[in-house]
Amino acid sequence: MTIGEKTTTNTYLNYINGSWTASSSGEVDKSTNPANAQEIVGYIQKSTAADLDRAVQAAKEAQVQWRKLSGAARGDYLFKTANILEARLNDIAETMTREMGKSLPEAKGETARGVAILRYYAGEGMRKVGDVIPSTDSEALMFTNRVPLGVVGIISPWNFPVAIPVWKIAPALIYGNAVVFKPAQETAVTAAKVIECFAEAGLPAGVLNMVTGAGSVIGQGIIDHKDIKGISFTGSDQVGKLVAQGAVARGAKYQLEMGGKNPVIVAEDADLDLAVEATVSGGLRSTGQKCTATSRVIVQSKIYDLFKEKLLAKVNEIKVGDGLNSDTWMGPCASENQLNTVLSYIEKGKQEGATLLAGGKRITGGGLENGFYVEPTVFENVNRNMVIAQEEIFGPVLALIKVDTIEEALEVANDTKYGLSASIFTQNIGNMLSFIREMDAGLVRINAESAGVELQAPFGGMKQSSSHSREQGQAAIEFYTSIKTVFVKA
Ligand SMILES: NC(=O)C1=CN([C@@H]2O[C@H](COP(=O)(O)OP(=O)(O)OC[C@H]3O[C@@H](n4cnc5c(N)ncnc54)[C@H](OP(=O)(O)O)[C@@H]3O)[C@@H](O)[C@H]2O)C=CC1
Ligand SMILES: O=C(O)CCC(=O)C(=O)O
Repeated sequence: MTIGEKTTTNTYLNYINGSWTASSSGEVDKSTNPANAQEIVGYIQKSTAADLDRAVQAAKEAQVQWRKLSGAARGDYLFKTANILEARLNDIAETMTREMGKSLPEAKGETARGVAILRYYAGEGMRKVGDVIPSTDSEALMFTNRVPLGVVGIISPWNFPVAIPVWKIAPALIYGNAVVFKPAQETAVTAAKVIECFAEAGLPAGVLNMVTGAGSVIGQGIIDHKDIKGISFTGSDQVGKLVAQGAVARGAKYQLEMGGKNPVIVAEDADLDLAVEATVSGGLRSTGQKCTATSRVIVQSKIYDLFKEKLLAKVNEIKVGDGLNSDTWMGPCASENQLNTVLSYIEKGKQEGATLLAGGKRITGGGLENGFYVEPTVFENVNRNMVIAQEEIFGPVLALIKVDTIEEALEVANDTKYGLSASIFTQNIGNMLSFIREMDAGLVRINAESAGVELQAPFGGMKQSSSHSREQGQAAIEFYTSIKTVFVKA
């Protein structure tokens, strides 16, 4: 530890077979605050393949009894976990803000969403799992049932440290699977606090295990482990491809949620104030670090100048700072790496000839020198082939693209490898219908921002944004179970 680092920290352990356990490596990583890199939020285990193996063995053994419980009994554990998470909401949200930087109201909202997700899937334990299908044999009964996969591996990113783990773990458990969870190392303290809620709810030992450590060791270990029958992953498209290739190679099921390059189309008949509000919120909340964040703003030429003027006025009002401060609207990037990635995309935009209208620089003044802050940034004169119009930046950067018609807007909107979410602002029913029909995205939103996922609805992308599967809502059953078709004759 270097002089000047705060030392008010705890060490967080792995959770394996119902016990909090140190890694066999004897090593820890530190998790620091991106608002002030000198502040250590906690120490987390730097685990080994042997730790992972113990967790998988514990999960495999525990799953045998867990799957035999009724759905209602499994649901009771999730209801209890929800109540505990709700009671600890303020502490967990504050930890999230300190660990990855999003503003405290956003962190509280996300933690409350975690509570709601747990309650939703707790109820799912009482809902139907199959259908009766008429057999061609009039004396037989034919129906479908659902069976769990077995042990599932969950690999999550740092940008939603509560909601994403919970929306993967809760359905995995309710449908009778046991879980080995590897959170992003960046937000492993928040993850440990979430797992404490499950532990305190009395979940049987081994049903849920958490192993922290490097993606290249624990994440790759999950990909390769023969006893892990399904892998759910959210993160970069590079790692997502590794998950897919590794899973296919050994016949495991997999599910991927990866990037987005989400457009908002602003039609000439749009309510411009609403469109500006949604572009700012959709693009810059959470410092642009959402896979559903708006990054391309495609505006019809007739209202382009007025929209731009209103947008810049709003962007220039944004207060950037430590997410724990009540007047902060936008926190820092989640890490130094993330900051550097964002700054390099901004440089690339300038080199390629886009015009910088706002922001563009790291912020180091006003007490922010120890954090990873970047100005909210807006480019114009962006051509659809530029890198900043094609690649996911995962930062507070908006690219304005001027078009003449809605047809052209849709063509530009679809012109990336991604297809996660998309919005249009218009009053015209014809525009709305064209957008719903022609926009290649898993989530299309009319007169609402591109970010805004509801836990009871299917979520996932088209093209290279996902593995073409869906998470959340009742769609989760498709990944976490296999269908068994049953034919019975007396
Ligand atoms: N779709 C989304 O929601 C997200 C997209 N991203 C995109 O990805 C970019 C990079 O972010 P980054 O955090 O590096 O994303 P990663 O894809 O590297 O991380 C996501 C998760 O995968 C783990 N991981 C890393 N390497 C491997 C591996 N070889 N095998 C298995 N698991 C692995 C990570 O572990 P570890 O803790 O060691 O990093 C983490 O738990 C961002 O800039 C953004 O563009 C990032 C996060 C979320
Ligand atoms: O917008 C949301 O709420 C979810 C976004 C998401 O899944 C992600 O950023 O990884």
